[in-house]
Amino acid sequence: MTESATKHETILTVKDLTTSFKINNKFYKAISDIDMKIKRDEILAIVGESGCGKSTLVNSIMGLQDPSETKITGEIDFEGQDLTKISEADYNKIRGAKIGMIFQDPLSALNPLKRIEDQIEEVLICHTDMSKQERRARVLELLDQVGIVDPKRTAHQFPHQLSGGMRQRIVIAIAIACKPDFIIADEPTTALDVTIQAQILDLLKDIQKENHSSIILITHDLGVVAETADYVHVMYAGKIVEKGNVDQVFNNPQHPYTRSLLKSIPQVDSESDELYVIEGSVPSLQNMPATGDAFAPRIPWILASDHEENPSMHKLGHGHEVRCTCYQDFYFKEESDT
Ligand SMILES: Nc1ncnc2c1ncn2[C@@H]1O[C@H](COP(=O)(O)OP(=O)(O)OP(=O)(O)O)[C@@H](O)[C@H]1O
Repeated sequence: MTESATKHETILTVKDLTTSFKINNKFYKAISDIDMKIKRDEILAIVGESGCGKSTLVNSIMGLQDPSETKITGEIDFEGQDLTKISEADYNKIRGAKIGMIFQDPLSALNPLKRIEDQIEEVLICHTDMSKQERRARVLELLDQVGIVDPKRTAHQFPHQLSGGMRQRIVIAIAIACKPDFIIADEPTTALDVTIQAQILDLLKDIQKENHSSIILITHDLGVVAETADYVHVMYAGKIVEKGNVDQVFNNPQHPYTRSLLKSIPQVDSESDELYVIEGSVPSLQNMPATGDAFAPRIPWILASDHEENPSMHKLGHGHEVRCTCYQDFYFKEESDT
């Protein structure tokens, strides 16, 4: 852990963040009103269905969007530095060194033409002053840390010679090579089969504990959240609609979207074979309502007057927050028939 991290209990603070994309010469908001904090030693999961803005949020934090096509307003304070104001050169010093990234598809994250050891060493060359010998030793240490059984052999191999699970372990080794305080994992297990998924999630949790780092974990899988995270932010149509710890969000969900998401998970002990389906879909950027609750069209049986015109976050105590007053009046449609 770096000295700056020990001084700042909070690693990252995002304030009133909005990211808009240029489509046909007009900017449309993909995410807005984003306020969040992540503290040292925490795993924060961001969850929501496809198109909710999860990747846009983390790509904005990492400065990965094309500035000519993207407009970002608000603050992203990382260890005392506002990332929305720094140059690309300064971002390059942070990415890989202080913030590690793990992407969904390990195959496209790795260079097919380079040996594993060279790919891991590259990040050490960029961000440390280690000697060649020290770097080679660190590569083997990292491969061992991420659970590669024969580090020496794997170090000399190319990505195509490895299984999907092993490739994701290599991507994780690259992300943690410089012991970053903060790791962003964007759907890290989506491309893997179920047993390997569990191993990779266990590995992430072990790394977080060992390195005392903070992790933002992006996923659409609530099972992954329950298994791995300490805190959860639920996103819908570019906004955080509910935040809290895992217990609050899973055992006392409030926002209609969170409740619908949880209801749509298959239950092993359920008597019914039918899965709950959230009718409708996330609005596209061009169809995002300027005011009102973006989830309202998907729960049309709830009165318009139960929604706020400009839905704001409501504090429910102990860090649990929910957007819009409609949570107070929400019920599932079939509950009205019983
Ligand atoms: N570069 C871009 N230009 C225009 N629209 C974009 C761009 N990137 C994302 N979007 C749009 O922004 C919205 C949010 O997309 P985003 O990829 O952040 O969602 P997501 O929740 O990460 O979805 P997924 O789980 O499918 O990755 C979507 O409507 C998407 O089409």
